[in-house]
Amino acid sequence: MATVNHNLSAYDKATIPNAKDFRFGIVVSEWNDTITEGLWQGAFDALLDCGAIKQNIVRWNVPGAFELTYGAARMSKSIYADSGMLDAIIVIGCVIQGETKHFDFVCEGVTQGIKDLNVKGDIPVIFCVLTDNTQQQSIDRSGGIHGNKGTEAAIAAIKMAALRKETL
Ligand SMILES: Nc1c(NC[C@H](O)[C@H](O)[C@H](O)CO)[nH]c(=O)[nH]c1=O
Ligand SMILES: CC(=O)[C@@H](O)COP(=O)(O)O
Repeated sequence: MATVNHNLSAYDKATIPNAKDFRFGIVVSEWNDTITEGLWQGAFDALLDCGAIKQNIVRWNVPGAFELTYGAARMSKSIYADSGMLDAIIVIGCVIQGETKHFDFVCEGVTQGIKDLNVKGDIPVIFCVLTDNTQQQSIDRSGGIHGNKGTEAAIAAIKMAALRKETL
């Protein structure tokens, strides 16, 4: 189902575990920050709406989407992880097609990097990275007509944190 047929901000709290006992890390890319700040707000608001405690949400910034993998990897090994505190990580980025093939390599790099963290690591890393053809598509998906992918990512993070807890 394409995003145009599914609002990214739609969720039913009755189907989502309460997030009050979970701790979340969020790594935010500074590239296209007008978009990534919108994604951050969507994720932050949804986590709180589903019971997360503000003090249990830690945010780090990185320069661009390509650095999200390193940021998430370091965060998973950070002081928050030493005491087994992090339950899920969300990486937030926005990659918009330019004139060259660089878009392809950035998107592939961050996709494969986050996939590898999920395969090799113990903490679920949620992929909240827009890979759009135009800025308007990014606007539409970060709080615009198609909702907010940050909201979608927050719900995924809660569900994956619950799955991890159930399978420890
Ligand atoms: N063009 C975009 C980039 N490019 C920068 C890379 O992500 C990376 O920071 C650089 O190559 C240095 O390693 N990043 C985005 O997040 N979005 C873009 O549209
Ligand atoms: C995704 C990118 O790196 C891209 O926005 C850079 O633009 P360009 O391909 O015109 O150099």
